[in-house]
Amino acid sequence: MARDRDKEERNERAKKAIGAMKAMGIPVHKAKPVLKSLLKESENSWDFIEADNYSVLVDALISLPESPDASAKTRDAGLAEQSGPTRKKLKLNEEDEDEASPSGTRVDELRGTSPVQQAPEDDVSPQLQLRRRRMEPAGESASPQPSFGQHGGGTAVLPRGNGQEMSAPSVGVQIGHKKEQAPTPSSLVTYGKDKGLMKENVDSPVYHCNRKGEQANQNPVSPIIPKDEPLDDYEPGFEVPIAVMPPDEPTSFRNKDLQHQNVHNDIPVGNGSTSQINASETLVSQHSERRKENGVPCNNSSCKDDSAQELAGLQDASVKKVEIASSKSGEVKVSLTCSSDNQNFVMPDLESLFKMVEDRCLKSYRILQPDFSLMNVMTELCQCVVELSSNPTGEKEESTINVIPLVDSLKKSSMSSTLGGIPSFTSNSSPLAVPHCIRPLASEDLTMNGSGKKKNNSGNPDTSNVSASELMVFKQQHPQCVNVRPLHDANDITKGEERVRISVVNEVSSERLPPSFHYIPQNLVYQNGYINFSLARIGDEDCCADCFGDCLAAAIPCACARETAGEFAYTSEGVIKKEFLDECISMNSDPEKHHHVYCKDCPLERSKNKTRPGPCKGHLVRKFIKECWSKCGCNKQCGNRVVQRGITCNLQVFYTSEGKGWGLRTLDDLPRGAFVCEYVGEILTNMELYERTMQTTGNARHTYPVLLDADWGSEGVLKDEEALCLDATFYGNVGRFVNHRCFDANLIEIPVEVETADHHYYHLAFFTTRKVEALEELTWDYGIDFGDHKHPVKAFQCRCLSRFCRDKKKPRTRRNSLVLK
Ligand SMILES: C[S@@+](CC[C@H](N)C(=O)[O-])C[C@H]1O[C@@H](n2cnc3c(N)ncnc32)[C@H](O)[C@@H]1O
Repeated sequence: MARDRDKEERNERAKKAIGAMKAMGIPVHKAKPVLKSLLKESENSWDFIEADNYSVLVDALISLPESPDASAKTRDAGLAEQSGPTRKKLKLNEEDEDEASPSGTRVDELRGTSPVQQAPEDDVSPQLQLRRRRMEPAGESASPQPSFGQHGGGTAVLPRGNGQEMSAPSVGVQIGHKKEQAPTPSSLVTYGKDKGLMKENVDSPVYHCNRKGEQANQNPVSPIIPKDEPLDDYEPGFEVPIAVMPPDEPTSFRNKDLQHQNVHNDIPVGNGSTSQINASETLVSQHSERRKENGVPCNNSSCKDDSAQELAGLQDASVKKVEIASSKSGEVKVSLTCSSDNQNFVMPDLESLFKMVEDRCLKSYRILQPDFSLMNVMTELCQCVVELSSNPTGEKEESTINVIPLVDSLKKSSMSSTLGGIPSFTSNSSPLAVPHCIRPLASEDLTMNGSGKKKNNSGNPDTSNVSASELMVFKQQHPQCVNVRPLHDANDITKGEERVRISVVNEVSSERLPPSFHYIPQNLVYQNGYINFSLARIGDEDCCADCFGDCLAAAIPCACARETAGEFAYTSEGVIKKEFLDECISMNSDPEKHHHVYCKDCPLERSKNKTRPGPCKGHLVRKFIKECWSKCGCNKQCGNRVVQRGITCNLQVFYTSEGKGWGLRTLDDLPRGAFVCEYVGEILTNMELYERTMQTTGNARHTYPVLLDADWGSEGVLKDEEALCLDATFYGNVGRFVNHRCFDANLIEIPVEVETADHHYYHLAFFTTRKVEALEELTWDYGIDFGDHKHPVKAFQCRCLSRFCRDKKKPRTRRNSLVLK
């Protein structure tokens, strides 16, 4: 009897376990053998298997090798036809497409051939997804560009209607593309996630540990960020699969509202195509998850307390529907329907909206593309739509894509002439090569073409007529800024990253803020640069473990003064000693008189010509300052720790009146030898710099990469990953605003060793060469030889106004420490 009861209980538990797996989309035939073997291994420990919602079983299942027939099924579902990154994502859900899915409808839903099904409340798919992603090797899903294609795809396939009524208007973004294309029939794709479950998963130790572990591996001072590291697969904000429309999709699934819109939009029902995504995922869950990612503890109450402003918008808002509709002529309309409980809903202006979304994305997701913007995401979306819809076989075709903000009301308003930026690129071009500057479209840019349709100056049809939709479009407060990406805070361009605020002013022109870049207070490795800050590499000779307090006050200089010939470079007043500074200045103004080294195999020449590198032109042997650091016994206020304490003087970014663009000035009087700021940027290998430069077109770049070549000659052959430089174009600090002045610049750059004695990497710190008065512009001699007309990169026309300006006279010097674009 007892044995029968045991058996019954075992069967019951097995049924439950298999049922739970089924609910996650794992078929019985897969779950059963794994469960069996787990039972065997655990000696029938059901508690072990059932713990944490069958986490052991789930883990065992997801680590199973992928079966070939699963991919065949995916292909059947038409998913394999998608391009690379999207396809990779969809791979995550191959098992979900199995016939044993509880509803048996997931594949159908992706195909758009099945009506939406209500998934069981205890569905654990998000957890499964997180676990799967956790198992995915970093490189596998990697793609350098953040994109809908990349983030979208198959991460969310469980249908869930939330039954919420839409109470807020929609935001429309209209997309047009040049190429006339055959209409694809409409389809309906629905996805959703259980918000409760998302929260649960967010708080799950598995997820949290993973994030922590990742962070622990990164260097706290200068995290190494590979460019093609996957952009956090589990970021819910981007888990919006692009609609995949099989050609035989009947129009009956099209959303009723949209049909209505289509009629009004001249997008014919039946000829155009529509894709729709319903999402019941709440942003509260996403918010919690993002905060977790940022290392901010986020239990519900702390999240609530945190930013009332942020949460006010988040608590009730959810994405109700995403629709992509196309007309016969190929215009594509994307519409996002938000639902909110807020009765007093007022449509925000697009500028603020885009900024807020971008800020959140940048804060919360590990977006590495420096030029990330919502507009670029939209462009990416257009590109995918065009690629998928016009060419389902995946073959790339030339087609021009425009992203035009939908602000119909402006057509009627006097403000229309300033609206509408049109970044234009072909679907074959890499998003990296997309010109990111989106200029306002002036009224004179619009001309009538033969058909009476307005065309913009790039020859693309003006699709604004098509967009005159039922979607409520609200008058924008700052239409001219719709496409501008105002990343900067004029009150503090550092966004709190420095100890001092650094304001931005322009008393000269109407340009309110400098072009966008990410403010970073410390250098960051872009991708391949090799930097090793390990404590193990700091030998006794490179630190002063026995010191205490202020090393400068000690009777005998400690080991950290070794680099500067046994004498500290700093005075007790915190400025550079006269002799040391004089020598550094002399090196810059008269480099010929100073020692140069010549590499056997110069990385600079190697990057220019790999097979037949030219001879090394020589590198100046620079004087280094070495600061005390973490292995030292002294305190943070030690006089031999100046640069590492960061900016302390009051600075301001201002618009210069001499035509040099933005510049940096001091608001304080500064003594000679005072530390001002570092030149901070991305750490690139010389090869990466070269590749970047090759990709660069037009005026996209506005800062100078600076070689860290102070010690290049000390070794016979420097490896590519050790030949480093700094590029502050996309990531940088205020140092990127320091303009050039020939010879008598008031700043000088000095190499400073802080975390590592390895001179391949060091900090480049600016010190004053003389007393500088408040409001004086801070300048630096870039070392440009303006007379070198053979240089591959044309130098700017110098407006330094120095009486020693080399741009007017014969060049006296040439320094190699700078690479011109
Ligand atoms: C490192 S950035 C300095 C900040 C820059 N002015 C800006 O607006 O972002 C270097 C660029 O500034 C401009 N610049 C710097 N010094 C200059 C000078 N003496 N004369 C003319 N342009 C200068 C050049 O366009 C140069 O490419």
